[in-house]
Amino acid sequence: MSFQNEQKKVGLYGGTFDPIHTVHLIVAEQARDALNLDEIWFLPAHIPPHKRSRRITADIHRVEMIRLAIADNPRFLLNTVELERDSGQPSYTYDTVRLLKVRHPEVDFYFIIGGDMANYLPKWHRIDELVQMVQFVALARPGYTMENKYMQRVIETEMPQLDVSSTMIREKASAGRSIRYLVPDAVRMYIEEKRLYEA
Ligand SMILES: Nc1ncnc2c1ncn2[C@@H]1O[C@H](COP(=O)(O)OP(=O)(O)OP(=O)(O)O)[C@@H](O)[C@H]1O
Ligand SMILES: O=C(O)c1ccc[n+]([C@@H]2O[C@H](COP(=O)([O-])O)[C@@H](O)[C@H]2O)c1
Repeated sequence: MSFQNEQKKVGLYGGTFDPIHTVHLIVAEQARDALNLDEIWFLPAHIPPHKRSRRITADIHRVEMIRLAIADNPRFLLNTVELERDSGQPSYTYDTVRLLKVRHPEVDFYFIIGGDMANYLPKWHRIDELVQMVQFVALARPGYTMENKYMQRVIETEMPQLDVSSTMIREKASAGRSIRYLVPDAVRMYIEEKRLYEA
């Protein structure tokens, strides 16, 4: 908890969230707790920089699923800044962080990533500048080691490693298999109602 006159501490949690799943929520909460963050802002990517080869579910559905997933947690907020920026360019984190720092000078930002993304950091757009602008926080992910020259500037946080992914959920939903408990119940009902991942 921040005190008066102190900067607010906010964890930015960017992702494709297609769909948001239970481990996303666990990652966000573990990072919030470990770093004593005041809030987590979920940042759905409009055009995820490393996922341009596959079809992404429409923004409107991914946003609604985030809303449903975080509705019961006052410290979890949705931020749609990357959806407003429709230049046709990938949603680079450098651009997002730069904009948010201008809009919210009262906030100290942290950027939360899973271990797979930590591996990709050297390939991120303007990464040398980005690591000077924001504190990265990485949470281990099964099957990935976090080793690159940027890791010296990254806080590594422990959490139970849970091998759940949006890919797994899309595949299960498409095969008519159960996704109960892999996503919050309201998200499961939304996926079923809108038939989002049916084959
Ligand atoms: N099981 C997990 N453990 C730790 N971090 C995770 C896990 N799943 C996702 N993340 C992290 O959450 C962020 C957003 O991930 P994203 O929305 O791409 O989900 P995903 O499950 O990786 O999706 P997909 O399977 O479609 O690639 C990324 O930083 C990613 O590393
Ligand atoms: O800015 C980049 O070059 C960059 C490259 C890969 C991923 N990211 C961000 O990392 C977050 C997780 O990405 P993803 O593809 O796992 O959903 C999301 O906010 C992406 O915009 C950012």
